[in-house]
Amino acid sequence: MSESEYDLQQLPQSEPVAANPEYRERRRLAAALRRIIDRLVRVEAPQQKLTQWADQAEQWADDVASHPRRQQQPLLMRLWTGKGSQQDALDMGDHDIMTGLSAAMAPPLELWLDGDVVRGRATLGPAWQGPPGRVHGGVVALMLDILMAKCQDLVHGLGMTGTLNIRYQAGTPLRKEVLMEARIQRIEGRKMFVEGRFFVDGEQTVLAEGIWISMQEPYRWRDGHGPQ
Ligand SMILES: CCCCCCCC/C=C\CCCCCCCC(=O)SCCNC(=O)CCNC(=O)[C@H](O)C(C)(C)COP(=O)(O)OP(=O)(O)OC[C@H]1O[C@@H](n2cnc3c(N)ncnc32)[C@H](O)[C@@H]1OP(=O)(O)O
Repeated sequence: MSESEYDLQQLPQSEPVAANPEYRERRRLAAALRRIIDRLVRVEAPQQKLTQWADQAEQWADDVASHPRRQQQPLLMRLWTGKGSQQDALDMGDHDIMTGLSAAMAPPLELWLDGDVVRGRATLGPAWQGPPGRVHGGVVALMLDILMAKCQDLVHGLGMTGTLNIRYQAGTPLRKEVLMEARIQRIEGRKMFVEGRFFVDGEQTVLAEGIWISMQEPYRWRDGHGPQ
């Protein structure tokens, strides 16, 4: 892929694009905010300190809000037609809710391809809590959705989640590394059937099955992937 032409359908899903100088600063900013979000949960600090932080945060929020937001539609069109720039790819991918390095609320979740398997890892802090000490079930669903959608890197065709069934087999603990994997079970026309699993300390905590529906073309394995 050339420096100036990024194509949404060729870009690895939910994997960071090399940062330009602007995005190096955005990532630094997001990393600092991530620490704040994590540490604020039940932080023990004098009320005076909380007042000071709140005043600073309000001022800062007003300052940020005084700047316009880049429009998404034009950059999405450029990426969709294979004419995106590195800046476009960063503007789109770096704010992903779970994997975006410039998204302050992203854990971040790290995803990569290993042959025909999508693998992932993440460690979540107390801001993501559901049952005490455990990751919220809705957050587990969100992580699964992004993990399993990445199976689309193995095929031609791109679409949205149609169905996601989850069996929560054990609590997924906070502050521990969660390892994830997803595989394509089969393809039927515009439907891709995917399985996803989470593991913590070698124990499986989650089993999921989902169906993705391609927007246009039927799904088909890319060269070098799938049953040979
Ligand atoms: C200006 C241009 C810019 C373009 C930019 C493109 C951007 C990139 C796009 C994409 C990338 C990924 C984006 C990230 C997303 C992140 C993850 C999410 O949060 S996804 C959000 C949650 N999911 C939804 O909101 C889906 C809501 N549902 C729908 O929109 C429709 O129901 C849809 C598209 C899923 C299917 O509608 P139909 O009209 O296209 O398909 P029909 O003809 O009804 O069905 C086709 C086959 O699929 C089955 N099917 C349909 N819906 C199903 C479902 N929900 N579950 C299982 N199977 C389903 C049917 O039974 C049929 O199967 P048979 O051919 O008969 O065997």
